[in-house]
Order: sequence, then structure tokens, then C-alpha cells
Amino acid sequence: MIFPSLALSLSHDLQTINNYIDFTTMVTTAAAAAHKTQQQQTRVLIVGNYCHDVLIQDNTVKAESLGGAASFISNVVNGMSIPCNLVSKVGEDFKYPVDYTPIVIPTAKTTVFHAYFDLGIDGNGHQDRVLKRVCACDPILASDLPDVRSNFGMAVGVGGEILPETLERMIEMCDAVFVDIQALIRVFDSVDGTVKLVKLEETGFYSMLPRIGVLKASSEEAVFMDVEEVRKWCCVVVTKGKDGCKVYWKDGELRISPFSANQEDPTGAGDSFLGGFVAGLVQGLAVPDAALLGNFFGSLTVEQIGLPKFDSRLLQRVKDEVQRRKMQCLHCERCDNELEFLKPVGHEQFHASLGSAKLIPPCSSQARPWTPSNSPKEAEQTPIPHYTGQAKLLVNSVYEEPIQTVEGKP
Ligand SMILES: Nc1ncnc2c1ncn2[C@@H]1O[C@H](COP(=O)(O)OP(=O)(O)OP(=O)(O)O)[C@@H](O)[C@H]1O
Ligand SMILES: O[C@H]1[C@H](O)[C@@H](O)[C@H](O)[C@@H](O)[C@H]1O
Repeated sequence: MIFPSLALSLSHDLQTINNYIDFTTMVTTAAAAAHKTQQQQTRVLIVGNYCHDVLIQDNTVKAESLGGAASFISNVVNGMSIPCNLVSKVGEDFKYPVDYTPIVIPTAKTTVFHAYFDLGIDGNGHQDRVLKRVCACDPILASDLPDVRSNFGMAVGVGGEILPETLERMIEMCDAVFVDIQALIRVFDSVDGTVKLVKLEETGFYSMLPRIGVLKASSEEAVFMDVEEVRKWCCVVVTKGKDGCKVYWKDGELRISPFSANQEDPTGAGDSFLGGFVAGLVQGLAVPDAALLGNFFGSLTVEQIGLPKFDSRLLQRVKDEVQRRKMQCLHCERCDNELEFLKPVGHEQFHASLGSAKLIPPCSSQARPWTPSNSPKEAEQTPIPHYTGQAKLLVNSVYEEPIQTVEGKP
């Protein structure tokens, strides 16, 4: 049996059959390997440091929470019940309870970012925050990675912790590697840690592009690479905030529709997108459907402050929709081992089904009966001020300590 994501689309909005990709062998191999190990365990390896995020507006700390692309991504991947492995480094000051124990470096502190939401708006809404890395934990070395093969590797550093040797090792040990460009092109002001971006081709990572599967960038980051050049080597996904995303491959490109959202905090939207995208591929979706799942999780993330808490009924519904979609696409299997980049028939319907899942009213802690698997900690809610000053309830089960705020001392 062929891995479902290798299905050939019979879509009516086909561009031309010549657009069919033939260059993503690594992603394809990962999909095939994932299928082989499906009965055992698909391995997703997430590499990037956890961090502590401080959100600041009008000189006031609005919220503090666990951050780092690795935490947002594992939150989505776990939410979709996909097992994964995570390699991260923190200092002894790290107090968040997390699912994947980080490596604790006694001589270093946990990475900390301050995100200023009132410094960088340019009128066109292009830059919605200025980031400062005020503490940096140690880099993740090749020798820190597990000595076991993975199907999907995700290089998702935030503070410069991914070194060229780290990425090299991931390429060696993973069937396909997904990279967030923020792990490659960030540099940090030596005085105040302000995050600046450099051109991808000026980094030590550029020559590795032909050996990675997917490079994801936000539209602000995408201008730091030549998309037309890079798409010759690997698949490029550019996220476009409320406008969804665009997927580029060697001989085609596709815009993937967004989901509507009431944005509270953009932090982690790109990370959750990547988590949803990879979760979709692991589950056997074609690239456009997986990107839709990415948009879906991105839109859920912007609606909450900090690391989002996904409602369990919503997650169940999403898993059901993904299963249904997988079954729907089984009939259009393709015989050669290639990833499907074109929109499979029923893509719009899949978008509508996910959209309606967003309408499920959240489980309220009052409405849910207490059971041993639904512990009091899980139902804990913490008031947190809305960015506009309005009080807002956030489900806050992830943290040992509630999200810290200044005005709304929990
Ligand atoms: N306001 C929004 N409404 C709906 N969906 C959104 C919104 N903002 C982001 N998204 C979804 O999240 C994805 C990622 O968002 P975005 O392009 O802003 O990434 P990003 O700039 O990397 O985010 P961050 O750096 O804050 O994690 C988008 O492709 C989109 O699907
Ligand atoms: O927690 C956030 C998040 O992971 C963002 O994607 C990243 O850009 C920030 O640096 C980090 O503080």
C-alpha cells in the first residue's frame, strides 16, 4: 500500500500535469518511511530551545509565558496525538513543567525574549513587534541529538541555538528536515539583543538547502532570501498572517486560504502553523491540505495570549476531519513515491470542515464534570488582561505557575 500523501490529485484546478513535482525526494522518503513505521512509531524530532517570553506594550508587561518555537510546535503535534522527541536547552532557572525534559545547563540561563508591541508598526502592518533576546542559553550541538533515525526533523531555533553542525546532523539522521528560517537568519544586537535578520545566502546554512525538505518563512523573513532561487532546491512555504500562506515548489506555487480569527497575540502563529503542517504530512495529507491544517492552527494561536490551550473537543473534531480527509484521498493514490503538491479534489470542503470545527464552543470548566483524567489543574483558569485593557479568561493548565502579568496579578 502506498502512503496516502503520495496520492495523485485529480483536481479540476490543476495547473498542468507538467507542474507535478519531482524534486522533493527527501520529504517523500520521509512520508514513505513514516508509512512503514506507522504501526510502530512515526518519529518527529523537534530541535530548538524553550524560552521565556515577555510581552510588553506601553512600557508595561502584559504577559509572560513559556515560548520558543519548539514549545508551540510540540503543543500542536501533541494535540494531534503524534508522538515526538524534543531537544532543547535551558538554565536552572527554567520552571515551566513541560512534556519533554530539556537539557539543563548549570552555567547558563534560559533564553528570554522581550517582545515590544508598540515599537515597530510601520503603518502598513508589516512589523507588528520588535523582539529583543535578553538572555541566550547554549547552542544545541550535533552531539546533543539522539543517535536514532527520525522521519521528520524540525530545526526550529529562536535564539541562534541551531548551528550549521546541528543542521548537518539533522539532515544525516532524519528522512526529511523542515526548517524555520528564523533559526538561520537571526542575529542579535550586541548591546540590547534586538533581533535583526541577515540574508540567507550570507549564512553558513545556504549550501545545505538542497538537502532540506521544506523551508518556512514569514513574509517579513522571506525578503531575506531569493525565493525564486531557493524554490529550485527545496519547498518554500511563506506564511502571510491573516492572508494564509503560499507554497512554492520547483515548478509551481499555490496560495492556501486562511481561517478567520480575532487576533489577540501573534506570538507563535508561525510555529503553530509549522506544527499543523507537519502534523498533516505525518497523517498522510497532501501538501495543500497539510498547509491548510497549518493555517488552521496558526489562526487558533493568534486568538490566545502565549502558548495556546486547545479545546479537547475541537482537537477531536480536527483529528476526525483529518482521518476523513485521508480516507477521501486514498482513492487517488499515486504509484511513484512523490509528494502531492497540487490541491486534491475536496480541498475547499476540507477548509470548510475545519472552519466549522472552529465554531465548537470551548469546553467550559463549569460545564465539565470532574473525572480523574480531568484534574482540577486542567480546569484551572487565570484572568489575564486583554491587550486593550479588557479582562479576559485564559485556560492556563500548562504552567506550574499561572501566566504572570503586571496589572492582573493572578
Ligand atoms: N490574524 C490572523 N488571522 C487568521 N490567521 C492568522 C492570523 N495571523 C496568522 N495567522 C495564521 O498563522 C500563520 C502564521 O502567521 P504569520 O504569517 O503571522 O507567522 P509569523 O510572522 O511567523 O508569526 P510569529 O513570528 O508571530 O510566530 C499564517 O499563515 C496564518 O495561517
Ligand atoms: O516564543 C516565541 C516564538 O517561538 C516565536 O516564533 C519566536 O519568533 C520568538 O522568538 C519566541 O520568543
